[in-house]
Amino acid sequence: MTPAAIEVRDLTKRYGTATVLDRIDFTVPAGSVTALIGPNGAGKTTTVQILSTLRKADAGMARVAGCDVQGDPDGVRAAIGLTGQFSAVDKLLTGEENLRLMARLSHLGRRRGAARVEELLEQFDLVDAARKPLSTYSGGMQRRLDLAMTLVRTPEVIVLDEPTTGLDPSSRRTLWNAVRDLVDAGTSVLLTTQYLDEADELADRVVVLDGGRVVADGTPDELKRRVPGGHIRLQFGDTRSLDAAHRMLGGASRGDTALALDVPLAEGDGSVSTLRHLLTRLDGAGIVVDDLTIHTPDLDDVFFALTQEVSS
Ligand SMILES: Nc1ncnc2c1ncn2[C@@H]1O[C@H](COP(=O)(O)OP(=O)(O)OP(=O)(O)O)[C@@H](O)[C@H]1O
Repeated sequence: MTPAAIEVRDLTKRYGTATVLDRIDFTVPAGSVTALIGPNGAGKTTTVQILSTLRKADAGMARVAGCDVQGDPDGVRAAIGLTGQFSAVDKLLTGEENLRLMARLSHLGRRRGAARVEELLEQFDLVDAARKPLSTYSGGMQRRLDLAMTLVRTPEVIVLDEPTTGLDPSSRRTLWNAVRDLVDAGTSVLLTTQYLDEADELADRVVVLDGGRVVADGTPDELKRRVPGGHIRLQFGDTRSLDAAHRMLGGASRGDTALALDVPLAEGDGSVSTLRHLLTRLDGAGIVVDDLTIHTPDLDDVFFALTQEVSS
């Protein structure tokens, strides 16, 4: 078995009397992307700070690339790439100069360094801006450069703390592709995000934190199967049809303005036979359905179900 990229066991952090991480456990398998999601104040940033040796835990254990964060912080720092830590890049230098500086600091050697800088400028869509000073970069360009700086030397494990917050859709895609390329090249990724579609898009595993506890951990599909929320939406042309269908299908919720009826699906049920049965019944009663869509639970449903369940 390949050793885990990140291993967290019983990790606990207190600020005064407040326990902000309460014996959390999770693993980032090598060569995979794990997303850490959770509402504001759940403890995501604290976890990332402990893993990157910027803060100390009060109890428990965390290992990054096999190195203990407490016992071997230098080993952790050598193995990890952390975005955000280069936000203090030199604003007077150009993007290219910043990258070259980083290549020199990483002892890449002149030729390899120059080639890597070219590659990164290309990959992060910064070729046109390469020779302009950073002070002229937009927020999205700075964030792309920030990630590029982290990748000058390919780290074994990379931790991305909300990498796409505030980015436009095209910059988000650029970053997502860069993350996929990284994983293909063998890097393991821990990603915190407030965008559930991002977790769904990128992550092999999702860990849901709430109030300092891990409330769920699994593949996106496993988590989606755990929550109700699937339904068939039937759309009607007039109120009469809507009324008739509503009478017939007890338990469905109606939207009068949208002339729509949501028929809940039993867990895991979105099968063709269920649909056929439903349409046959409506047809038999002479009720015309204008449109039909199937809604399967997404990570939003998971997030709300799990985090509200626990806090209520
Ligand atoms: N230095 C500190 N001193 C006291 N409390 C802190 C400190 N840093 C964080 N906290 C508290 O710890 C809890 C977890 O915060 P953390 O920033 O880790 O959450 P988060 O999940 O990253 O939230 P967000 O999505 O808002 O960034 C919060 O209740 C926060 O107020």
